[in-house]
Amino acid sequence: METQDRLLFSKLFHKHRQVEVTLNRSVLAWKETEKSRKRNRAETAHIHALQVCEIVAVHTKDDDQDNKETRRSRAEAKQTSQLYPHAFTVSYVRRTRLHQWCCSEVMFHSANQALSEQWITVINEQLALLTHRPKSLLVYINPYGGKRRGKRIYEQKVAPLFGRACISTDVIVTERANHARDHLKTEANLDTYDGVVCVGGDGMFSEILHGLISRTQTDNGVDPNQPDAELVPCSVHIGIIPAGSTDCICFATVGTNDPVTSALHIIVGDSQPMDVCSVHHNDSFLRYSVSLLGYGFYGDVLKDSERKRWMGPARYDLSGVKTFLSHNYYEGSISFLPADMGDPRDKLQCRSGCSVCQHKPSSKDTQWEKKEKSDKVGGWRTIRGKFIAINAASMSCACPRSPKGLSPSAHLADGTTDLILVRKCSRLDFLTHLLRHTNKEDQFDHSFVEVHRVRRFNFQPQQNEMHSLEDLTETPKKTGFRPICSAQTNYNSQDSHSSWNCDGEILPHAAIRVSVQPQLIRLFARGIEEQQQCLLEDPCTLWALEPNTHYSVD
Ligand SMILES: CCCCCCCCCCCCC/C=C/[C@@H](O)[C@H](COP(=O)(O)O)NC(=O)CCCCCCCCCCCCCCC
Ligand SMILES: Nc1ncnc2c1ncn2[C@@H]1O[C@H](COP(=O)(O)OP(=O)(O)O)[C@@H](O)[C@H]1O
Ligand SMILES: [Ca+2]
Repeated sequence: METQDRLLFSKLFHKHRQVEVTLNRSVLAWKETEKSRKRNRAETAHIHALQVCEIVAVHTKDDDQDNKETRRSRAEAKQTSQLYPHAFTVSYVRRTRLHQWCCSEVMFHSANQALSEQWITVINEQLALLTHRPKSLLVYINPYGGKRRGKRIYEQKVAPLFGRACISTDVIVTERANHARDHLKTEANLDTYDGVVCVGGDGMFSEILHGLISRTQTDNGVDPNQPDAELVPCSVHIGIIPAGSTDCICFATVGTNDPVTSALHIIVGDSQPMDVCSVHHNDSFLRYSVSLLGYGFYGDVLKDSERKRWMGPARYDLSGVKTFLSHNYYEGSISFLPADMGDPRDKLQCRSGCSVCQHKPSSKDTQWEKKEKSDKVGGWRTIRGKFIAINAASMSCACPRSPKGLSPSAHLADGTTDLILVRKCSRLDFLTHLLRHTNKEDQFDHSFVEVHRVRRFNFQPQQNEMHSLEDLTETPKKTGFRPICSAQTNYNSQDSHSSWNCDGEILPHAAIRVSVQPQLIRLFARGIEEQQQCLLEDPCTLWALEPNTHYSVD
């Protein structure tokens, strides 16, 4: 980048020091002037730079900012304000902890009002070129999700940021379950919004997902009951402000579950395509899933936890321990169509700009579809057995409980889901497997676990079977756990199967057909960033740097 690409270059004041400030189409940068450096006896000029695409807004001076400073610098601030009374503030994204963003501000002073206004105008012109940024959002808040803090989180942490970024919002605080889904399905005027924001957990996200997908299919005349129907992708982006119990969809697409970080990803208009599984029972549509479809262990945990909703997020730990102690397994048959690419154990994690997810397979041109047509059964495999858990992870399912997730190498938008089969094994073996979700060891490296990357699968439960593992051992062991769980393990005939946990909702049928719909939705997210993102260009090139001068860059 040559200096002639500059849009603006001025000497302004920042923190009572004279700085050279420069702006081109992608970077805003500033450094102390020679004069100011000599006065401060600074050896090295430090260049600060931020990307234009990560500027939240620019405003005329924010008076509050001066008040935060110390007494000594308050005097200096007063002097600067008097000498250089015209100021503007740039709010921008700053990376704090790993994957966590905050909104920072930098203020520049000038003696010249026209110059200060010119800076505001030119920065605003550059921001207006970022047309993918949302201007209008429809926000749904679940006031009862997680620790019931959704409303407060939105009002205190998110709304002020949307306000600063001049995003207009219509906010609906839900009054009942499925309020948001039904509103999206039939009432919402989606043409007036650039995105829908969900304040809540994975269950609330699921409502938004169902509302948007079914609205899109209705508008395009697609019948979602046809298991082979090619669904039409949703044009409206979804933003997630985490305020739930697991927040796995937010965590796995952003890298953290922090409301401010998510609000900033919405403001800068990030876009992350995502696969959606459609789930059918025979020829009737049941639900969509983007994270976990879990039968056996995670289905039982969820079913038990629903009765403990009053406990908040801790319900999953209690139900998790209880389900673990029950140690049930389920018999069934699972058939699946393996994907022709990637492997759940290849350790290639899906990260921001993931090359695996770049290519969107369409049902017309994919190898697997051709293969399936030329050889009807060719690609399909069937496995029968006794399973403690059958999990389909369409994304890593990373969450605070398991920061690497159920399938650490699953991809967000590759058109596949990772099918994890945990066969009947001892309690100790299963505990070791579970524990490996929380440490660096490979949770698939067990003889009783197998994992396949698939595009479709069907599950058929064995009729009448549900056992506690001890029931079938040759010499039944009495463990201290049995009495604790006996009340809950006394299943009636209806409970001889487990249930499917579909993104935190219980499915009404155990026999299901699942098909991955590639990149059906888009989130305001960018995937997990590999490391502190570097500037696209070296800000030193913004100045014609003199020889024998030392510079350091942010
Ligand atoms: C021994 C410690 C083992 C920790 C293993 C943790 C694995 C966690 C993987 C979680 C995957 C989550 C996938 C997402 C599911 C959500 O869609 C869904 C809905 O979320 P929402 O309430 O926010 O709407 N959430 C869930 O279904 C919750 C699943 C949580 C499972 C927690 C399981 C804890 C197991 C503890 C076993 C302890 C054994 C101790 C023996 C002494
Ligand atoms: N106003 C409401 N009253 C009761 N339930 C609601 C309301 N709004 C949404 N829900 C439902 O609450 C459930 C849990 O929501 P969620 O935000 O995912 O919280 P959590 O992560 O704690 O489960 C979802 O199934 C959703 O449909
Ligand atoms: Ca996937």
